Amino acid sequence: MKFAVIVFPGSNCDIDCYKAVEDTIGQPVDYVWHTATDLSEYDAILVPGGFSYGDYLRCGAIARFAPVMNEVVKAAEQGKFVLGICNGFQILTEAGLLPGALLRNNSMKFRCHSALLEVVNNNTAFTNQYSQGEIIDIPIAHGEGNYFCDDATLAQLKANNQIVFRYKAGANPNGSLEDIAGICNERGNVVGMMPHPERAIDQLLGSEDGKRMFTSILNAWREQHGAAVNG
Ligand SMILES: NC(=O)CC[C@H](N)C(=O)O
Repeated sequence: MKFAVIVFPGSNCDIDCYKAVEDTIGQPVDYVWHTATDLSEYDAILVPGGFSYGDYLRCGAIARFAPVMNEVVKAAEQGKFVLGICNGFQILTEAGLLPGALLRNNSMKFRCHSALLEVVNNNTAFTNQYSQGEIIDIPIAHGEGNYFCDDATLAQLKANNQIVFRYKAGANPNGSLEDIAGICNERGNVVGMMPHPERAIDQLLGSEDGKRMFTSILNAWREQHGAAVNG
């Protein structure tokens, strides 16, 4: 299974994503520059965190127009796995691959600390190695993580089981609607989340709860391709 880590000017979690793929599942992975126009060789696309284009205008608002984003949209349409983390989540909402928007944190401050999340939907390609309702420890680091959508969109998210992660009740760090920390598209092959699983793959980092996101992706891909599942 082959992974692409997209790199924009200002990305700063690309190396962590690359290393996370190498260290957790040992699959081939490439950095792919934002000007790329062909992602056909990749099975999964990681859109990493950072400050693409300096967060000018609005986080993700400029990156969304990078040439590679046409290919990311194409990959999503083909059913490939697309994971946007933090700035990556913001870019995927700006690109229309995920509904809603990420507003400034209600504190108006950049928040950088560990966060407890509830796995709301473990029936996705990204979360199949977690238990439903499991509480996991994954760090956050953002200034615009306050998820918002209108009532009709929220009703749709709930009806289709598209809320993947919530901040643990009482521990919402940014004011996001209904404690939403991560969502998926209707088809379930695109996930966006503000917390950083790639920063939680070893106890040395404070938590290894992020590791199972990567093993989940490989597991889902192997199931799709009929190969033996051995993590
Ligand atoms: N770590 C990140 O990806 C940060 C995303 C974005 N720059 C923000 O502050 O919200």
